[in-house]
Amino acid sequence: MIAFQGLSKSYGGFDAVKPLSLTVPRGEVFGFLGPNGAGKTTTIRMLMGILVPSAGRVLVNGLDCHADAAEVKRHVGYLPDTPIFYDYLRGREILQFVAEMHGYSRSEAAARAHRLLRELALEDVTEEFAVNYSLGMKKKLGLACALVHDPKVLVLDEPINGLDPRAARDVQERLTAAAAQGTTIFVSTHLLDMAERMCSRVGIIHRGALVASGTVDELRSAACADGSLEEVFLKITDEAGERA
Ligand SMILES: Nc1ncnc2c1ncn2[C@@H]1O[C@H](COP(=O)(O)OP(=O)(O)OP(=O)(O)O)[C@@H](O)[C@H]1O
Repeated sequence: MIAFQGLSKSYGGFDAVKPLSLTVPRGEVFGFLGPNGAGKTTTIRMLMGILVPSAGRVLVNGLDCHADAAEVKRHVGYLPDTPIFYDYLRGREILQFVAEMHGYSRSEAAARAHRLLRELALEDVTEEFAVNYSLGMKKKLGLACALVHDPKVLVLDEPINGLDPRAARDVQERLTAAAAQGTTIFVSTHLLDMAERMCSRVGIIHRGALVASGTVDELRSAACADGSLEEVFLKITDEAGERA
């Protein structure tokens, strides 16, 4: 479970994330949507213990993401927007290294790496250096790194950006299967059709403030919009912009 409790971040006088309170229960896929610069990555970085909150806190399974950052990493798999790897390691070596860092024996780490590389259709490039990977391959390798320790919580920043349609579908199916087994998923995305397909609930952040949250149907009714999540999103963010 993820619990945001009045979490905020300011830079000087600028509120990048205004006090955010939100609970994402176990097994839920929560879509975090918002225009460019809305505060999604800042929120995720606080969730991952990379940024220190200005106020409030965020808990993962009861652990404080800032105070207990190391322990939180045992529970969480994180895919950054732009995954960065040791370029001169091969895909297989990177994944194996991450698995060993999580405490698995060399043989167990190798088995996990092998299984995930196959599942994510990277088996043909396991022995290539990550520096030569395409953006989509890097994203999939990053996702494999996030999944390698079977985390109870996944935090994903734009997981299918840069993936071709087949890869995007494979990744969505992999994530839906993880959620069905009880994994909690917090996913930031611009891809509203993906959010509509995958997420049990979504939240819309605009200029640092959570301006709406609920199921897509609930947001549709609240926004008095009949159409797609895209229309709901545009209506809610337009209205929030007019109020600001
Ligand atoms: N270190 C910083 N100092 C000052 N302002 C910052 C800093 N980091 C982020 N911001 C500002 O905070 C706001 C939120 O940025 P953030 O990267 O969280 O947005 P985002 O929703 O992830 O956007 P995008 O969808 O474009 O990636 C932006 O206005 C950004 O310019």
